[in-house]
Amino acid sequence: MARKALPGFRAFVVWYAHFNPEEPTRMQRMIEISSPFFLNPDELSTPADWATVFGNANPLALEIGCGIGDFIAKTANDNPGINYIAIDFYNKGCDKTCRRLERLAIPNVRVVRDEARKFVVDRIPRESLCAVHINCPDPWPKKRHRKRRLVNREFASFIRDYLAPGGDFFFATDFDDYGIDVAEFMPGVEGYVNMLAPDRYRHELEGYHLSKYMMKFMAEGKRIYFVHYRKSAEGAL
Ligand SMILES: C[S@@+](CC[C@H](N)C(=O)[O-])C[C@H]1O[C@@H](n2cnc3c(N)ncnc32)[C@H](O)[C@@H]1O
Repeated sequence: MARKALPGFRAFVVWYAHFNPEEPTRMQRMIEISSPFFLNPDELSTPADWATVFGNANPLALEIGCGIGDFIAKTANDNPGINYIAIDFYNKGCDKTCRRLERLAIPNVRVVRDEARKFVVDRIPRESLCAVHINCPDPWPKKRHRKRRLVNREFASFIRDYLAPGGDFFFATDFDDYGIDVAEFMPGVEGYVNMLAPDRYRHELEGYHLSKYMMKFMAEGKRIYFVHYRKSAEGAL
């Protein structure tokens, strides 16, 4: 006889599917996103055939936590020879990113609604990314919540395996403690070269576009911590 799922577990699954990471106390309204820029990760192969998705074999870059897509739109527009994947599990943000790309007719971006680490493992070929951008990820400021932060030593090693040799890892945050933490552990992560040496971080990064959150925090008088590392040949698998 088939076992029925417990009602409590079913409720949890429904709650989780609507969880809004930006405002954890509020549910996120799931909206149907219909756009030529939007990809359903379940329809991609493992790993995905990105040359077929984009219709060319240009290098591939990833933005994790694209928000409303302002950074990726500007960055992709500057680099038409790079294919960008913009990922976020914030539903409305993915929709806004798609609308922005449609409005600006930027062909070299695809938007995915998914959890970034799961998506990378399932859909990104190892050693394939020419860049990873992570801008103002959720800071989890409470000490007991810090283990939930996306970027830590373990994540830096994990994502290195998906960067091609010479691929760039960019991290930016407004949160002092997060910025200093990443700047301090990165030199100890094997297989990377610090592109800002002798500095471990900077508060300005020439040529790097500012995201919505960076601008919001700067308007509040906060400083942004930029960290930029590059995967070395020794970091190759
Ligand atoms: C504070 S917002 C910043 C948005 C944008 N990067 C900016 O700077 O304006 C952080 C975003 O990262 C997304 N995010 C955080 N962790 C994520 C993960 N593991 N997978 C996918 N998206 C994530 C959140 O949903 C949220 O939209």
